[in-house]
Amino acid sequence: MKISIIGTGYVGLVTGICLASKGHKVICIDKKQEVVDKINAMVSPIYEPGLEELLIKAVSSGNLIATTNLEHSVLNSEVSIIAVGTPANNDEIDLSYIEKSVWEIGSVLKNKNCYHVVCVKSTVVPATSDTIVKNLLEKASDKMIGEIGLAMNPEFLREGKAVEDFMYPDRIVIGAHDHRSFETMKNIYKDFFNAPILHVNLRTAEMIKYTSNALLATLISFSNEIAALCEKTKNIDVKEVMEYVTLDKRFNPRIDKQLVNPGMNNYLKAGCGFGGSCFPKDVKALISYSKGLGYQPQIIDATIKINKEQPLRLIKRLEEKLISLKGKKIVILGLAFKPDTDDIRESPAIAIINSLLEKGALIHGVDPIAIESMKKVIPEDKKSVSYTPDYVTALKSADVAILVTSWPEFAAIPPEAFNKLMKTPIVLDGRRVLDKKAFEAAGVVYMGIGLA
Ligand SMILES: NC(=O)C1=CN([C@@H]2O[C@H](COP(=O)(O)OP(=O)(O)OC[C@H]3O[C@@H](n4cnc5c(N)ncnc54)[C@H](O)[C@@H]3O)[C@@H](O)[C@H]2O)C=CC1
Ligand SMILES: O=C(O)[C@H]1O[C@H](OP(=O)(O)OP(=O)(O)OC[C@H]2O[C@@H](n3ccc(=O)[nH]c3=O)[C@H](O)[C@@H]2O)[C@H](O)[C@@H](O)[C@@H]1O
Repeated sequence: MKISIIGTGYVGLVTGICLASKGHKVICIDKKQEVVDKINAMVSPIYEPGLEELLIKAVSSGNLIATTNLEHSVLNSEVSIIAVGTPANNDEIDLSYIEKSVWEIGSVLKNKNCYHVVCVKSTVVPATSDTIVKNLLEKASDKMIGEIGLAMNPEFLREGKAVEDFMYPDRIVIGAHDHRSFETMKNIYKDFFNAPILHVNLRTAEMIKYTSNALLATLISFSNEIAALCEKTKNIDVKEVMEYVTLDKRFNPRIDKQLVNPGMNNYLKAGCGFGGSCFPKDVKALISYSKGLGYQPQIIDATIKINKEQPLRLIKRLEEKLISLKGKKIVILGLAFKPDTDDIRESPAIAIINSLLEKGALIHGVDPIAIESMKKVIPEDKKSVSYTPDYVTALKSADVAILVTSWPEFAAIPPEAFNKLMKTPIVLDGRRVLDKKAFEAAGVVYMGIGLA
């Protein structure tokens, strides 16, 4: 099929490249010329494992091109998939990029006789597609929805695993205004074997996306609450508790098929809190949507509250140990909001660093790829903040090391290195990826989330 993708960020680019690799003819549209130029030069504008290899194949095979020219693309495709950003504006969803794209597509379709489906892939609050999007499209095109197709196809991929998640989805949700829109969208996914294609109405598709993110975020905050209890009770380890609780196949049906390492792939891992461009923004947007309907949410409100407090609880524990953090050299192992990405949006590292700086600590941040992103938010300054990709340099004569992101390279640092390099070898494991026994055997003071 011929497909236009409007907005070539994380979601749009991955969608475009993966659909091109399945044999579709894809045109990626972005308003940023530099993004378009990079794609056409076969250089991925974002870091995502496996993406650039697929991009090279897609562009060289002629299945993918990028452009800033929306009119030409829409006229040469059967479907337009909108994947522009839906950022938070005072915790409410900002739909201005969606509205602009819909208006532009609708205007191109005016006076044209071809059937074209407009599909929203961006995360939008329920009833956006069948009210705002529908009305704008009808007004701009001077046609009724039905003559033009309308669909909502939420995306569930994770950053750092985007290609794998897109290529092997658990389910494909297609909210459709009518049968013809659904059949057209279904055709796009005909070669995605094994994934059920679920046909729902437009607003149900939107609600499935928010519910999915809110539930996953709530699981994380729930685990962090249990972690807080474990820290206050000697000899209970949250990691053990969560792993063994989730052996129950009611939490993880795949255990039946032995597909995953039980307990390791769920969202019940306690840590420094969730970050990223989506969980915080989407849960807040759902809260705001809910309040707008006159319902005061309680569980998801608590999800955000716990998440805000979680990084600060780490600092409190350090203060209990060291009394004062003033002048202490503290190494932050991991700046990205999770491994395999250079994305630091809403990373717990930001809250941790800012709080430590307020208390007069000296920060040495370590990350394999996210340093440049972090410098834009918390710049280096000779006195109190510096960054390096090399943990050896950072750990030299440090007072404390806090593991914030579970990059595999940090888990691979030998415990002896902490003892040898640091002034006082105190390690706070914010992701529970280090081996407590091995650290203690090496003479390191080990502290872990969810462990007294
Ligand atoms: N990042 C993620 O892992 C996931 C994001 N989502 C949702 O997908 C949507 C997109 O998110 P990201 O890809 O992360 O955003 P992003 O910010 O990385 O990319 C958006 C792109 O759209 C472009 N754009 C904006 N307006 C445009 C217009 N009128 N014409 C052409 N291009 C335009 C921007 O230049 C930018 O490159 C959001 O609603 C997000 O919540 C959903 C699942 C996963
Ligand atoms: O809508 C979105 O944008 C996406 O949001 C999340 O994906 P993402 O933010 O890329 O990353 P996750 O792997 O889900 O991690 C989010 C945060 O939760 C934290 N986390 C995750 C899992 C866990 O058990 N514990 C935990 O603290 C991570 O460290 C990270 O900070 C969802 O997992 C995707 O399904 C969804 O499509």
